[in-house]
Amino acid sequence: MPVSVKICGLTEPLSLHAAVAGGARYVGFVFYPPSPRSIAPSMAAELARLVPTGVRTVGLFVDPENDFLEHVVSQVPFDLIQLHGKETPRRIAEVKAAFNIPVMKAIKVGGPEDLAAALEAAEVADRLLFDAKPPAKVSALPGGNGIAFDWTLLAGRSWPKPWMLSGGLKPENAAEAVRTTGATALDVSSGVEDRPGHKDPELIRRFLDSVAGL
Ligand SMILES: O=C(O)c1ccccc1NCC(=O)[C@H](O)[C@H](O)COP(=O)(O)O
Repeated sequence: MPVSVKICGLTEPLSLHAAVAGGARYVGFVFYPPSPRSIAPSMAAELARLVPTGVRTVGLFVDPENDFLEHVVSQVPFDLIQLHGKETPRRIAEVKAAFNIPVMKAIKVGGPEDLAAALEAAEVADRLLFDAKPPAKVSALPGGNGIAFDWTLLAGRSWPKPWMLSGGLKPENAAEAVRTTGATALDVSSGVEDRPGHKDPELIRRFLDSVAGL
């Protein structure tokens, strides 16, 4: 099965074009003000207009209130909402019911003990996203930190919902990540940036090329 790629944290047309031209199947926009990739809903709406049919738009939120979701969702058409905070299964179900948009829940993995949360989330979420647990320091973002977890934790496992692998992926390790985990979908952000929050079209192209033949 060909590997689908999500390029997350897009903020400008040039990198969006690079993602689409290179074959990305998902493009993600971050609505989390502390992030260097955070984007205004109006700008995300402009970018979403450039996304062709067949490429899915993803809105990334961290423990969002319904009012904030409403504010963004009323401006930007999403195929998927990504919840990247501490949302419980109950909250995931609430978001799905309130906005009628499929939800992908991020599972933060530091060790084997963290994988039980995936099974709980899968009871309500439409998709799972395995990401590295953020570092303990206070300033760390809940995701998009460019760090990988032990991929062998996912080797040979299966999950009740479609899933993506993320965390510290880059052009140099994406193929190995696929071989180790069996992932059929990858999500990358900082691994295709030349500085925090700024996507590099050439790195996007190289990332997509690195998994194109798998
Ligand atoms: O990207 C951010 O700034 C961010 C902020 C808050 C929560 C999640 C965030 N990013 C998540 C992602 O972009 C990806 O889903 C994933 O974590 C990959 O990140 P990276 O390791 O940088 O490739």
